[in-house]
Amino acid sequence: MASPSRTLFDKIWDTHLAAPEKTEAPGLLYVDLHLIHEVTSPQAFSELEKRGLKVRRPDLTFATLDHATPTTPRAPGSLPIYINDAAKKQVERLEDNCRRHDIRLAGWSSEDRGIVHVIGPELGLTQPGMTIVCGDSHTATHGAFGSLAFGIGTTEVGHVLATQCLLQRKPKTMRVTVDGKLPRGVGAKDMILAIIAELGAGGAAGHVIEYAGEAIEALSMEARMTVCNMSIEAGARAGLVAPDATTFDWLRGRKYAPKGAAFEAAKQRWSKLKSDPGAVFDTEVRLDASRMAPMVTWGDSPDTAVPVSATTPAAAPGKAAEALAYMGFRPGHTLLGEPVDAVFVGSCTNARLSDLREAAEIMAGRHVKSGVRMLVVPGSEAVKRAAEAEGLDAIFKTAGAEWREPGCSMCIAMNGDSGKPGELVVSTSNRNFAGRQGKGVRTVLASPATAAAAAVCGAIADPRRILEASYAQ
Ligand SMILES: CC(C)[C@H](C(=O)O)[C@@H](O)C(=O)O
Ligand code: SF4
Repeated sequence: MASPSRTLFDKIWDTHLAAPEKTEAPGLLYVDLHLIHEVTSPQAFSELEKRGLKVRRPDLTFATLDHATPTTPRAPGSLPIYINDAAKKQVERLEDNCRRHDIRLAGWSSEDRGIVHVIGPELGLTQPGMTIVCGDSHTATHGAFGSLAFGIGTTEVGHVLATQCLLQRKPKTMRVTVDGKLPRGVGAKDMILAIIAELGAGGAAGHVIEYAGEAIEALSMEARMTVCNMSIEAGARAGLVAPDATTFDWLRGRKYAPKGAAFEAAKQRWSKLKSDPGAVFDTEVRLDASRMAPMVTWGDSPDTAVPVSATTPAAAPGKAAEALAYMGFRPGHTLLGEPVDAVFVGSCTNARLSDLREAAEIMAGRHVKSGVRMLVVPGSEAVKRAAEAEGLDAIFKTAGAEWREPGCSMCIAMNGDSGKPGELVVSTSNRNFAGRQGKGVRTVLASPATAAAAAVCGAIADPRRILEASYAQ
C-alpha cells in the first residue's frame, strides 16, 4: 500500500494527473501555464497549422521575446537591430503566431518583456501548486514558488499548445536539505554551485529535487529562483521549494496573481503545499551552508565548481584534464589572480534586482579594470526600471560597465553579445559549456558579487576581500 505521507511533488503530480501512467504508456499531466519564447516555438506552431489544430488554451499560454533579441541601448521608439536575419525571423514568427492564436505576448512595446524565467514570477503568472512548462531547460526556476515546472522539447511544445496536456513518466524524488546559515558574502549562486558540485552533473537525473532546510527557508524569493534555476545542471527534471510567507508576500499585488479575497483563499490552499512529515524521498542529500564559500568553476561543466580560494584538481583524469586544458588552467593551482577579459552580469539565474544590487555594492566607487569589458544586462524591463529608479545603472556606468537592454544576451550569445576566442569571461549565468559564450570563449561561473570583484580586480578574486574593505570604512 502506498504511504499516506506524500511529498510536495506527489501532491502536485496527483492533482494534475489527467490519465494515470501505465507500463506501456506515460501518464497524462494537465498543464496550468505554458510559457513560450521565439527559439523553441516556431516548429511547434508549424506542426499545429499542418494539422489544422488550434491552440487549446491561449489564456494559459504566455509568450516573450528574450533569446535572440539585441540588448544594445536604443533610443525610445527606435527599432531593434538584429545580429542576423535568422534572429529577426524567429522574433517576427512568434509575434505573428501570437497574433494569429490570440496569445498574450510581452513583445517589444510591452513594459513586461524580459527573460521568460524572470517575467513569469514577476508578473505573478507563476503560482504555487501549478504545473508549468516551457520549451526551455531552465524552467525549473519557477519551482521556487512550489510549482512543478520543467523544460520540454519543441515537439512537446506542440502537444501542449494543442491539448494543454503532456505525456510524462513519473520522476523520482530527491530532497536536498541545506542546514545552517550562509556566511556573509556567500549567496544563493554559491549555494547551488556547491550543491551541483556535490551531486555531479548527472547526479539528480530522473529526479525532482525539493530544496529544504534552514538555509533554504532563509532565502529570499530571488535567491530561491537562483537555486531552482540550476537544478537541470545536476540533471534534475525540476527543483522545488515549499511555498511559505516569503512566497505569499512576494506574490501579493502582482499583475496576474489573485486579488483581495481570492488571494487570501489561494494562500489558504497554497499553505498546504508542503511535504508531509514522514514523507519518503527516493534520495536524500544534506549540506551545511555555514561551510560554503564564494564558488567558481574551473572546467566546462557547472559541476566543476570549487571555493574561490581552493585549487583545481591536482591529478586530473582524462575528462578533467581536457577541461582544464580548454580553460587554460593548471592542475593543482588556485584560480585567484587569473586575468579576465570580460564579465557578464545577467541571465535567468542572476539578473534580478537583488543580483544587480549585489554586483553594484562591489562596483560602487570603484572602476572596471582597464582592458576588461563588463556587461550588465537586466533580466526584464521591470528589473531595468527598478534598477534605474534606485540608481544602479549610474553605479555601473560610472564604473565603466555597459548597461544594456533586457534579454538572455551573453548567457547563450545568440543575439550577438559574445566573447572573442580565447577570452576568459566570469559570468553569472548557469552554463559554462565550451563555446557557449562565443567560439573558444572560456567561461567561469560565479555569483554577481564574485563577477563584480573580477571586473574591479581584472582577475578572479574573492569578493569578501572587497566587501570587508567596504565594511571597515
Ligand atoms: C534556447 C533554449 C532552447 C535553451 C534551453 O533549453 O535552455 C537555452 O535557454 C539555454 O539556456 O540553453
Ligand atoms: S538566460 Fe540563458 S539560461 Fe536563461 S533562458 Fe536565456 S539562454 Fe537560457
